[in-house]
Amino acid sequence: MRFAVLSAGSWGTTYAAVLADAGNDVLVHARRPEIAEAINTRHENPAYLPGLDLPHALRATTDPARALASADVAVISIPAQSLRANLAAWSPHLDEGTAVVSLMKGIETDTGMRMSEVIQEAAALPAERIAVLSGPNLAREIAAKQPAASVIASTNEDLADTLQAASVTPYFRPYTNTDVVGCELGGAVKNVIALATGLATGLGLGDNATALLMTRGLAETARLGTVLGADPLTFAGLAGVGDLVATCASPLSRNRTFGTHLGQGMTVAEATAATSQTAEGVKSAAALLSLARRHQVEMPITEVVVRVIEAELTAKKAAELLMSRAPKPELYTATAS
Ligand SMILES: NC(=O)c1ccc[n+]([C@@H]2O[C@H](COP(=O)([O-])OP(=O)(O)OC[C@H]3O[C@@H](n4cnc5c(N)ncnc54)[C@H](O)[C@@H]3O)[C@@H](O)[C@H]2O)c1
Ligand SMILES: O=P(O)(O)OC[C@H](O)CO
Repeated sequence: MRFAVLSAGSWGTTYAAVLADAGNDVLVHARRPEIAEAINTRHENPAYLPGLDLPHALRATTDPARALASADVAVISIPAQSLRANLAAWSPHLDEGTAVVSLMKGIETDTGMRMSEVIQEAAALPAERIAVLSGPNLAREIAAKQPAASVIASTNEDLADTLQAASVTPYFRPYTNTDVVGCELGGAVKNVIALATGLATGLGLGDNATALLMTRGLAETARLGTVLGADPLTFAGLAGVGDLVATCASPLSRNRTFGTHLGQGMTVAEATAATSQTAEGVKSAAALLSLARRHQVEMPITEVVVRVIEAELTAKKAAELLMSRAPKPELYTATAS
């Protein structure tokens, strides 16, 4: 199959390499000519995956129209908040039958929309031409061909099956799912929970605190997801607990690292300056909290993360607030606190 991958950041380049290793014809769009040149000639992406060899068959271009020409599938991997504007420029170059796959794990701040919803609206595409890929997928590990699994979700089972077959390699094992809402929410909320576990790590708190945040973070993910129509079982899968574990526990996670910087006393501006790649949770947290409030869902961890990002709370005060909440049963209904 012919894939266009937009763009050549850490995850876009890595998934492009997976697709090339799986035998597809893959053309990556890189905004910077020096990155396109390095992929084409040195088979490396020095800006995002330094020191890792890319498949020689992988090719790059700085021209998005060229990347999209005659593509069976367009794969999009850019910061969530830039998706709508980029789709305005890219959509005219999408062929009538081209399917679109989102690799992004974020929520649009102005609208509270998931990435597949933004694609549907901004590119005027029906849901059956859209899929999302999510799961415990730290790019650098996969680019180094370490084993990983993922989930390809679409309401169109044929599309999910086709993408699954096109993405299998000895080191990458994709599953399929029809629960697009659950897979996208799992990916977006785990970034916020990873910010929280980073805050705890930065404060010098222990592994019990990390486990507490991950587990109760999963509870609030499932509360919101269920209200929005997700299958609660999705959160027990790779795009739920799987991604939560990988992101909250790994020093490779940009979200966790960002939270650690804040926990150690950096301001948001300082942590942003120290982060050269996308930490989606920083912007998506407030959008998720608004979505939760709109649906009367309580998300206490997300709420304190938002208040820390907005410099309303210190990390230490956030931890104290969470620990002083009223005691309650562990299992409670979707929306009640
Ligand atoms: N890196 C990972 O391990 C990983 C894994 C799974 C999912 N994701 C998700 O994939 C998405 C992309 O993340 P990433 O890790 O590749 O980020 P990155 O920071 O490594 O790369 C971002 C890419 O987007 C481009 N870009 C930046 N601003 C842009 C703009 N305004 N318009 C167009 N292009 C722009 C950059 O040039 C770069 O190619 C995020 O939603 C992230 O949550 C990342
Ligand atoms: O580096 P992060 O925090 O964006 O996480 C990367 C992936 O989403 C992990 O699955």
